[in-house]
Amino acid sequence: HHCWGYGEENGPSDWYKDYSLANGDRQSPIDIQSEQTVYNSSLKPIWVSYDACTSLSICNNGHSVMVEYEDCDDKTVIRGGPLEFPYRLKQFHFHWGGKDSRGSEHTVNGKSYPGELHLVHWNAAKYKSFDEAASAPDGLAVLGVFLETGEKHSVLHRLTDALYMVRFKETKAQFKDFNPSGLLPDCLDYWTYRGSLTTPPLHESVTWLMLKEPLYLSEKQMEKFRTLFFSGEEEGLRTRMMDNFRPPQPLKGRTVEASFR
Ligand SMILES: NS(=O)(=O)c1ccc(C(=O)O)c(S(=O)(=O)NCCc2ccccc2)c1
Ligand SMILES: [Zn+2]
Repeated sequence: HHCWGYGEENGPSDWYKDYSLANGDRQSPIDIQSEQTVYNSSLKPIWVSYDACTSLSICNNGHSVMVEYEDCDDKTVIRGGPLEFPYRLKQFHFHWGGKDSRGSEHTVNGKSYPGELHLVHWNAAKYKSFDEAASAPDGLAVLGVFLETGEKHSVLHRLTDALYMVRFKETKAQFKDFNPSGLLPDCLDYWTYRGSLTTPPLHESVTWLMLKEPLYLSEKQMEKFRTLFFSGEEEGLRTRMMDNFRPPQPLKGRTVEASFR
């Protein structure tokens, strides 16, 4: 069973063969055409409560690098915005390119960023488990932040300095006391729309919250993401982890709302 990936044979244009949702009506990512977005004055601000978070580990799952959180209670949640419930942080991960001209999943007026951060949350108020929420139409909320090269990011530095511990697929290391609110820009203006996971199984269960302001990191920090491998340590062919992004999908009549004018 050849697993999905981002290569020539198993990449985003092949996913529909195993995952029929790939051609669904609310797929992600999308190109955000800012002139077509609708300002909604009744959208509340996003409220992030991560201070009591318990990060557990950092891991390379062969598709991305992610940091996982303890999600057994409501100590690490996102509220507000278009959300009717608090959503619990489960993990965050990244998508990036082989060079700075590509790497993000969402694009803005056709512009790609060098990468994108996704903080994945689930609706524990309504669903008993992440797995159940992950296939429910209002089950997940992903807060997305574009990565842009610039000054070194001091909070992200602890993560980029830990990447050497998870170079290969299925490697994991302890990563405690990491509060991801330090990765968020000052301005939490966002676009929001109803979409999906951007990796198989592509469940159409995500309320997307894309921040307008990027996270700035240095070129050296960007390069550290590109030292990771898709493959396991024992595998002969070592393929560097990069270009692990799905391209924009058809909007199919959806409206993208803006929290700002
Ligand atoms: N780009 S994205 O935010 O859509 C996303 C990417 C990867 C993953 C993941 O699990 O690796 C996830 S996940 O943590 O939501 N898991 C989705 C796969 C899954 C579905 C149901 C149960 C367990 C895992 C989300
Ligand atoms: Zn993602």
